[in-house]
Amino acid sequence: MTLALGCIADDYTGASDLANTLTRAGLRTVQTIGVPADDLALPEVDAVVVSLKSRSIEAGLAVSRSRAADQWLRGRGAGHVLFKICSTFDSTDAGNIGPVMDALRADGGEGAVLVTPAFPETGRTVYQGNLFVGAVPLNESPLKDHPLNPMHDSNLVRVLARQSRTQIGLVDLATVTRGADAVRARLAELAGKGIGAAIIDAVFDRDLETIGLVAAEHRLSVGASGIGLGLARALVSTGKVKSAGAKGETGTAVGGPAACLAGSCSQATLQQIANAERVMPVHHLDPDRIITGGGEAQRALDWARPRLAEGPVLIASSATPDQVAALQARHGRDAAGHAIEQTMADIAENLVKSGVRRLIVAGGETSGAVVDRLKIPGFLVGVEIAAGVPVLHSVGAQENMLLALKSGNFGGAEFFSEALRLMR
Ligand SMILES: Nc1ncnc2c1ncn2[C@@H]1O[C@H](COP(=O)(O)OP(=O)(O)OP(=O)(O)O)[C@@H](O)[C@H]1O
Ligand SMILES: O=C(O)[C@@H](O)C(=O)CO
Repeated sequence: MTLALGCIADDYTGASDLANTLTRAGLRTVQTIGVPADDLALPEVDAVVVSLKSRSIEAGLAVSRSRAADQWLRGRGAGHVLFKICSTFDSTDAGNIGPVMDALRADGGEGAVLVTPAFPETGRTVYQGNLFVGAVPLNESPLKDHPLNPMHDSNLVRVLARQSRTQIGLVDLATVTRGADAVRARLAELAGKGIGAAIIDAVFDRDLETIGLVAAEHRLSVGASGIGLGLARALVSTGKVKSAGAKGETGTAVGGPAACLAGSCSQATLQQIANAERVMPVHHLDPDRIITGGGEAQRALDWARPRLAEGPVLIASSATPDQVAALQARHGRDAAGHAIEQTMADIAENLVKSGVRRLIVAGGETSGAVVDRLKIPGFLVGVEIAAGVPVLHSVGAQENMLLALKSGNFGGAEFFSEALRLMR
């Protein structure tokens, strides 16, 4: 297998978002959980998305895991590697976007790296280096209240400069609009000045197509699904990949009980849970009892098991920004996040033991904890539930399962019902 494109994603929902985009753009794609073991039988594909859980861990660890993934991908022929980050640039001044980018850039001998989290289909656009989430700048969006990495600055040139050892430049929209040659010239100018990375503006998919053409000539890029779209279209339009059509995996029906787990506290997920209450039983975990060891997983399982035969259930830890802040003040941010993630993983593991084969998880960190616990080595992309959220078919796992890993902010108000309708 010689890969046309290698990808390293810093969380599992982001990886499935990217795998979905690449599949829809005609690339045969597999999502792996971590660097695949040598004995994992992978289908013949154009792109591999290696999913890491490296967004919110210590920067040194994120760097070493990303380098190992990069080496594996390059060893399978990937001339270009995309480091997939969140479309809302989730990170802190300690990292991990800057440190990982610096390390991969040094390993690959790249001049200036193109960086953009733009993903217009989901309302993420970048103008003059400022990230907009829908109609508002990042620092006015709900991301200002994110439980792990509140985003208080929408100027990504500044944000990335605080995390990176290199200087950060800007390729503005006027340049992108002039086309690929103008972008090439600007990038060469920045590299000539010793600037190692540039935020590049993008508002429409056509901007990402221009960016993809230039990025594909380099060894490394950094961004969200939008630049993935640009790269995939460039690989197809330049004949490097023969389009497989936009077909995903269809697979056979899995059936059996279904469950939803929500650990995301995003505004979108809170609304989706509120709407789900009208159509399925919902159990709200008590986060304080989780952290103080009050048997919350067992209580949730006792609640869920008798209901599973009648239809899907939803179990949520999600809370409003005020409640999250109060809990973190009592127990510490990392301790609270970790304890809740592990409780979600305990619940998922036991639900699967009780026969659940269709599982929807909301939240990137939450999905990481759940998928790790279930020891699923990889996924093929099925139908699209919402922008950035596909149905995933497990590969190489003991049990044939369908999952949907929903990024916190993605999906419409009826997301859980829509996902269940498509996961047969
Ligand atoms: N009630 C709560 N109070 C505090 N923290 C919580 C609560 N419920 C969940 N959490 C933690 O908040 C974090 C949510 O992160 P997660 O990545 O799962 O969701 P997200 O950030 O909305 O999704 P994404 O990364 O896909 O955008 C997790 O660490 C989770 O354990
Ligand atoms: O890019 C996004 O917004 C998502 O794929 C994601 O990474 C959220 O965790």
